[in-house]
Amino acid sequence: MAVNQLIDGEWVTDAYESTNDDGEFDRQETSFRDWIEPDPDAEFPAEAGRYHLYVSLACPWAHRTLVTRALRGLEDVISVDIVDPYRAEDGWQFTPEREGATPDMVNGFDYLREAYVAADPEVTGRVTVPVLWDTEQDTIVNNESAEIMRMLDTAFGEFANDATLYPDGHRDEIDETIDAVYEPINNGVYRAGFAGTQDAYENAVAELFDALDHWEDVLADQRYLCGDVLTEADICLFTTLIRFDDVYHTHFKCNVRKIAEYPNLWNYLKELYQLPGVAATVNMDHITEHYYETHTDLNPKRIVAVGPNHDFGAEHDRERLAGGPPQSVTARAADD
Ligand SMILES: N[C@@H](CCC(=O)N[C@@H](CS)C(=O)NCC(=O)O)C(=O)O
Repeated sequence: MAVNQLIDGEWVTDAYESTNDDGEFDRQETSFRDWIEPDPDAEFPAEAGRYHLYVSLACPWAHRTLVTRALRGLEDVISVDIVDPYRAEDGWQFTPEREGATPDMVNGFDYLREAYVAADPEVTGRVTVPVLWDTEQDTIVNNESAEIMRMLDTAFGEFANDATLYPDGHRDEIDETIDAVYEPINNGVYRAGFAGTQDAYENAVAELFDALDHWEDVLADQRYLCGDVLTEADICLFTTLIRFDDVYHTHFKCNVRKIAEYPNLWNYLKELYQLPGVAATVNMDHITEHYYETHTDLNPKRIVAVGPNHDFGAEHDRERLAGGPPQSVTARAADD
């Protein structure tokens, strides 16, 4: 599949092939990697009302940042704009007339790539979401979802609630789990979907379902991935699981099993979906339309699959296990 990207600040369609010579999907590194710090003298100090997220509601990586923002109660501290779920030849676009999408309220751009060029007129790389934008210095702080998630979770101390998702004493395990879930699951669905050969596809699918089987076992007697506390690792798994049966199972041919056929993963998914603030970050129309309509090489007629219409709000059984979400997350339920 040919990929569009910026080269030296110019938009180039058909910039390169997304698979290597063995037909394996190659994901490009992201280019902006600065950090917000809880220090007023830092280059990017944590402040309320200063930073802005550009996201797609379709994207599992961007979704990590929205869930973190919701669970840490940062909705009034960090603003968000939402691109059109359909990514055409010109890349992510702002089309406020589209339901669930917004204009670019910070810069008034029509295309997300304009933010990349504004941040670096010579930029080379893909124009991806999420983007964390600094309205003070008019630049991109970071466009790597795991790092944005970590910054929202750890740098905004006084502006956030106290529901830390990277608690002391669990940090190594959280980092290891995020890594363990990334290659076979978060990226694995893409490696299956975008594989250019039968072997590359089958290897990706085998690794994906081995990993899902593993976490299904872990979640049999443990409430979350890292024990009885909710962490960033759960957010990383959640945003792939919520898309799985509607999109990855069919569109990316990850069809050995559905998540709803794994009792523990399914109940875990429902619990996370039902945490206060999380359901509002899930837009299944944007998710399905994006994937089925944008990847025309996988789905040339762009027909959007309709099933399976899961009820993520249905009862779950996770309360049988020790632990639970942090109190400041559940406390919000009483307020809402
Ligand atoms: N490593 C990045 C990946 C982000 C990413 O690939 N986002 C996709 C949407 S799901 C995107 O914007 N793709 C546009 C493109 O590749 O042109 C992250 O985790 O933030």
